Amino acid sequence: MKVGIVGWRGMVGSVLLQRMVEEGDFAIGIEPVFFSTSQAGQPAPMNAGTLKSADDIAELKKLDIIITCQGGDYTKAVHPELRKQGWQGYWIDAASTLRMEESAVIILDPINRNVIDAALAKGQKDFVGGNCTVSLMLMGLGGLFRAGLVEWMSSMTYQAASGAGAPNMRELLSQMGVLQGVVAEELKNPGSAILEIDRKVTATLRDGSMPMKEFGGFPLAGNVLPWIDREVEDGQSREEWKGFSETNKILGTSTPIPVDGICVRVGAMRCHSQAITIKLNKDLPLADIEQIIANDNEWVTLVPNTKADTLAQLTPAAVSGLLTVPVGRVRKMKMGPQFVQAFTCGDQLLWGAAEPLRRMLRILVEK
Ligand SMILES: NC(=O)C1=CN([C@@H]2O[C@H](COP(=O)(O)OP(=O)(O)OC[C@H]3O[C@@H](n4cnc5c(N)ncnc54)[C@H](OP(=O)(O)O)[C@@H]3O)[C@@H](O)[C@H]2O)C=CC1
Ligand SMILES: N[C@@H](CC(=O)OP(=O)(O)O)C(=O)O
Repeated sequence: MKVGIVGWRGMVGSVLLQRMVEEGDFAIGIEPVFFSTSQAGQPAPMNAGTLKSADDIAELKKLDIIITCQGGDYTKAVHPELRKQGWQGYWIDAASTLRMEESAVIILDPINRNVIDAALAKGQKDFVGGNCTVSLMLMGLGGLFRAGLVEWMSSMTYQAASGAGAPNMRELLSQMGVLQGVVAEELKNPGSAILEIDRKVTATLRDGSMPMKEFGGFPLAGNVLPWIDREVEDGQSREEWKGFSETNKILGTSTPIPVDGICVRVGAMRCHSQAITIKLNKDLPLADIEQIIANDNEWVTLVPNTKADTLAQLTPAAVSGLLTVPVGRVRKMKMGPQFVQAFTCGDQLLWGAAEPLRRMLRILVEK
């Protein structure tokens, strides 16, 4: 199969390529053709000739499958044109543009392989990775949804800088450096007054002197930003809106399950964390709930609800670069026996972005 790879130079695309190499995906009968919007003619990776122009519809039309991590503007420009010209190939995409289209499936095969298979049987051709927060929540807690146990869920998120892009990760680190720099002298002296250190840091956070362009003029280091993406209806951010709409589309629910909460950007690098409240539709023993969570898929791990296990296993520092999705802090809440809390954390460039796309490619090639 001829597979066009677009967006491979970017952050999500690089993780995708890295994972494809790790899993031997180039050895399963695919002929990769690499594209770029800016470097056509230069050597392609994997000794795959030269880069083709990602805007060249005639070249793209020759492909059986296109997998793109180039972004929503690219999808908007190229996908409709290809379809208009009668291209019948499979389109696998990381961008949100097509997600809610009826013709598109949101792919997260450990959770919704049934939905994917049904779409393939119907001849659907557009397969789109889900929002990172939604995909990571479902990789962790999908067992409860799939067992039909969730009456509603609230997710309060702690989202890493990588979700906003590579420049944001750099800006976060630059901001950290500036904050350290303004109090470097005081930090050398363990006896210096902490309130003076705090005064200087707070003044720097407010005086506009930090690099803040990528985060829209606000500091993330030493701060939290409780709004991600644009405003939609009902006082929600678009990131929060995706929680409800994408979760239900992934699961293929006939009666939508309410999912809501506040999405917050924090100063982590590439792992999104979420504090979850679930109302179950029946009172189950905690041990059963834990088992349903832990047995759902091979990547979820249950972290015992102890301080030592939580701090060692349930943080961005512990999880970064791993495919495992730990879930911990699981307990019944004071609100009543049907209310369960949990905390989960996952690498948003792996299960949150590249991995569902990589696995969809394999499903198509191996079918
Ligand atoms: N960041 C995330 O967490 C997630 C992102 N997505 C989707 O994936 C899309 C791509 O995201 P992301 O990978 O973060 O975007 P990047 O900005 O890292 O990469 C996008 C493209 O920018 C071009 N580019 C220009 N300069 C450089 C450079 N110095 N290094 C690498 N690439 C460069 C490349 O295209 P070219 O070769 O054509 O120049 C590249 O494919 C997003 O727009 C979004 O739709 C989805 C889920 C999560
Ligand atoms: N919006 C996510 C990242 C992302 O790219 O999401 P989506 O794939 O839904 O556009 C975040 O900021 O963390």
